[in-house]
Amino acid sequence: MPTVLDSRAPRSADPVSDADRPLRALWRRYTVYRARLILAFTFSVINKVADVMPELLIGAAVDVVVRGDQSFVADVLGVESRYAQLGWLAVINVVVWLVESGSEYLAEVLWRNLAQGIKHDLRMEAYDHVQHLDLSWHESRSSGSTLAILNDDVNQLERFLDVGAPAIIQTALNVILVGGVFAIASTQLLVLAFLPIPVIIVGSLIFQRRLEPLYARVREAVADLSAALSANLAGIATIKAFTAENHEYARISKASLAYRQANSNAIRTAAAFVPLVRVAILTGFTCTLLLGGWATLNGTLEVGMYSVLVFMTQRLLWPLTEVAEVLDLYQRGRASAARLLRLLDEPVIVRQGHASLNRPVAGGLELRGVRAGYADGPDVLKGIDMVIPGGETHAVVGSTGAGKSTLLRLVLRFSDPRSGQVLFDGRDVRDLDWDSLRGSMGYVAQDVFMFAGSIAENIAYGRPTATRAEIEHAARAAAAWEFIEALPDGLDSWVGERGVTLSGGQRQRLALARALLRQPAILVLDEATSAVDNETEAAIQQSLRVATADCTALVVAHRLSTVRHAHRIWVLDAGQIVEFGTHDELVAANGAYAALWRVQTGMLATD
Ligand SMILES: Nc1ncnc2c1ncn2[C@@H]1O[C@H](COP(=O)(O)OP(=O)(O)OP(=O)(O)O)[C@@H](O)[C@H]1O
Repeated sequence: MPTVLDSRAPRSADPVSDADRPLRALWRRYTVYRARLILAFTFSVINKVADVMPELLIGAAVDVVVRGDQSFVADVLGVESRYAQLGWLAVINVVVWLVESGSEYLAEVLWRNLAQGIKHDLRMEAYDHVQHLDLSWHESRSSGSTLAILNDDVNQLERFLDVGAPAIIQTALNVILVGGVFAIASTQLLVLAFLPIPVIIVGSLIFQRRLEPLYARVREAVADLSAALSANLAGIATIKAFTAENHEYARISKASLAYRQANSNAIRTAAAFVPLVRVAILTGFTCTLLLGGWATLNGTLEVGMYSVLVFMTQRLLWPLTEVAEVLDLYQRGRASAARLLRLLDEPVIVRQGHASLNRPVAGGLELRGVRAGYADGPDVLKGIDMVIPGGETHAVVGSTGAGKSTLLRLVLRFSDPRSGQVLFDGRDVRDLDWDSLRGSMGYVAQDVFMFAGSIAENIAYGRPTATRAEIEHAARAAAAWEFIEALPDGLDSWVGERGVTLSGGQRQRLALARALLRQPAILVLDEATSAVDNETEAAIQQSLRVATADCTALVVAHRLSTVRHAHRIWVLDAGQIVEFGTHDELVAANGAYAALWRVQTGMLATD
């Protein structure tokens, strides 16, 4: 169930520090996973302890063979026979093996499920937030860059949790456990074997600092590439029509090369780390081999312990070669988490109110002194006053760019006015909850969008519980039934991606049916019939008059014949109402509308 984010308090009191310490912020955010995280950590610890045991057992076995009844095993178990001691070691070995295998399995399952769980939750939380963000937010950025966060960044974070986090824990435990064994054996060897570690850690920190901006650049580059790709796929028809394939190929190639370059910069730095670690390991291993050997020959170190230490140095230092890879994952995971958190911290500006409308909704609309615009731009609407009584059909006409769609956006509350008020049944729309406001409206946008699904599902999108009869009724009212019936699968024909191809006019009629099926109190039509022919338009008008008999309709149309029968027509020019009245009144007034009407009827006459 999606959460109603827009009724929540802002998500982060301190977004900057969240993005600065993204992994810590995730720990604070996902408290439900803490217990599982601790459990996974515990099994990783058990696994690591069991993992270093074989080296100790080898040492103990060598000790048994060399020292017989004086061995460490004889001391602890009180068994004198070498055969019996080795037998005990074999039993312990099997138990250790079982513990190691079991804990490895459990740790792996827990870490992986944790990664999958957090990935799912984070993606859904981010998606839920994105779909509540204002329309203007969506319009101001490419869908490709948002997609890159919802897909790539979430996957990157999963990889870090899946592989990186357990590896960090294992490496840290290695150092602690092996350090413990060395500390018991010989302080001198402990110092020598651990000498390379500070070098490796300091080196890692330097590399980390260098890698951070490089990975940030990689993320930016992949977002740019993804944005360019999705924009091009959406605009493929235009690319073809303008034979811009080569130009676009070059553009995508440039973005792809920038991504490749950013990656190879990061790889070059990350790869230089391993040779550095190797030199450090060589030093530590050589010291233990040589000095430990001399100590054994001098009799200050037992043979068994010597063999333990030689194996242990390997175990201690070699996994550190993976530090670079783990850091790599850590850096990428961190950059991704920061981007996700930044997205989650994007504020929802247009939040729903808390008031509900009294039912039945009368459908009255009023705009009082409304000024509105986009971002920092000038006012697009410059003081609009309109009254639309419930049940009436009103039209807004005017030249292109006059502000008609902007006015509809305010009614649907896709954005809020800079000043003035939009009232719905006497209530400021800012006070109403979405259910009262948008739930009472049926909207057909200029660009009709069809979801992948059947025609029936698309019509019933706003009322999924509608019966087939109701869907058919709405389709008839939108003059869509005839073409639906002619399709091989009728209402069950598939539309959207890889579905039947519908003409612009057919899509508009389906969108109209979708809006009518909601039985809205207010029907908002933005050029809803611009793509149909005159005959279909007339049929739609006929049906609409019946369908909207009980509801308010607010219609934007360029073709004036569409709105001829409206109770009132508002003429908008450069963001201001310059005339209003019925069709006949406006024609008689011989103003802007009459001029427009003459042009259009003249054009029609010459058709
Ligand atoms: N998302 C947006 N961001 C910034 N400016 C916008 C945005 N949408 C519209 N505008 C600007 O607002 C003005 C009014 O646009 P609007 O779409 O409301 O006009 P319209 O009357 O509906 O035009 P048309 O008849 O062509 O659909 C135009 O100058 C347009 O450039």
